[in-house]
Amino acid sequence: MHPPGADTVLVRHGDLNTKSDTVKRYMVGILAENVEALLADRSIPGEVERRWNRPLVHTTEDAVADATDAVTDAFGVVSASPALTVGTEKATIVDALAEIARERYDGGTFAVDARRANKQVPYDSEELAREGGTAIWEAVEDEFEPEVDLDDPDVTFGVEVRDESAFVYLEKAPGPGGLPLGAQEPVVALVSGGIDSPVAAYEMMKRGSPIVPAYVDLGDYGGVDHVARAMDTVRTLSEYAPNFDMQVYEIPGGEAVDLLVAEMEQGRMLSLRRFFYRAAETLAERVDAHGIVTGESVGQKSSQTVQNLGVTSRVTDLPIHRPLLTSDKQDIVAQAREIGTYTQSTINAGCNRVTPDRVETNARLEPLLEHEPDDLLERAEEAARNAELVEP
Ligand SMILES: Nc1ncnc2c1ncn2[C@@H]1O[C@H](COP(=O)(O)OP(=O)(O)OP(=O)(O)O)[C@@H](O)[C@H]1O
Repeated sequence: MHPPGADTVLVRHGDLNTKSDTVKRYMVGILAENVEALLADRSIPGEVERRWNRPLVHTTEDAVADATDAVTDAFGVVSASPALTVGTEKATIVDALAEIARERYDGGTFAVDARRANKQVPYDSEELAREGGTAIWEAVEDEFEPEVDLDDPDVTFGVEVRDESAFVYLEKAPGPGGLPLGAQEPVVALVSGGIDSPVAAYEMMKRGSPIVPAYVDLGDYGGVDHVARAMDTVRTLSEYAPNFDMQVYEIPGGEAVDLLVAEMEQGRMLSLRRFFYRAAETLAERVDAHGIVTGESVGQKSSQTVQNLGVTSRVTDLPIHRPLLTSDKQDIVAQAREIGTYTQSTINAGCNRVTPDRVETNARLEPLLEHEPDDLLERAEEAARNAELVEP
């Protein structure tokens, strides 16, 4: 809900406040660019003003709700508020609060949350909140009995007084938090057609790392549905990052999978993971990325026991980031739904079909290497060199 006449979006960031002024200015610049790109991609009118340490979006009242949604999709944003802009005089702000109350407050409890970024004004936050609260009360008391609740109000009237203007708002829409995308170097994201890997990729994006998506084509064991699901999820992720290239590297892995199925029983799934990681490392060198991200989580599958993760991870020198390492499946599913990458489909494709009858849960490296095809890793490197870019 926004105040009548609201044509500005306040953008709040969190982790940037822990940075030095120089780093903060740089990162706020990236944040502003990303917000501009999100607005443009969704054809929402809006200009980003970077003058303050926290950016503002100037838009129209008709577009202010969509602009707020776009802002809260930007990584690094903690919350955003569609706000009415008024002068910084106390009487002006108090009048605005009364007017907004008449239009938007129709029952329940309320509170005023007033803050001053500009300490030069001749009143303090408490005084403003108190006088604003009285004005709100008087504005509605003929209609219903208002009630103040400072701890858990139904309606919060927010006021932020800055240098030249004050902003009045009724809503703090939550954003993802984290850091602006591009504040970190890129990583290769291994995305399968599953639920977990897109969520893991999103988590890295949330900490500022652009992703280079990579999908390993499993040949007959993958199938069109599997590829389509992976591409769909990358397309969804790219909507959070319209100013970043999110084409997918499709790594040909069909022959390697056939070989593993023909030659290996015990440890087959682990060697397949080693193939993935080595291919991802080679691709990372090719595209100048600095890590690998996967959707693995401890104990979720037999290949994801701590022993097996320990053994398979040793195939690369690059770090393998696993943001979901300690997450429960139901939380991952909930997050996938929230970010829009959840897929209802439970088709039996991909790694599930490569799984042998007896799975290894307690692997050791030496016996695994004895059984693994000698040229598996060379095949992985070659496959990554031959990977082609496809539009998701
Ligand atoms: N075909 C593939 N292409 C690229 N990466 C893959 C592929 N299959 C699996 N991965 C990567 O390896 C990780 C572990 O794979 P695993 O088979 O255990 O998971 P999954 O159920 O297929 O997929 P997800 O983890 O996304 O639900 C995945 O999280 C993903 O990062």
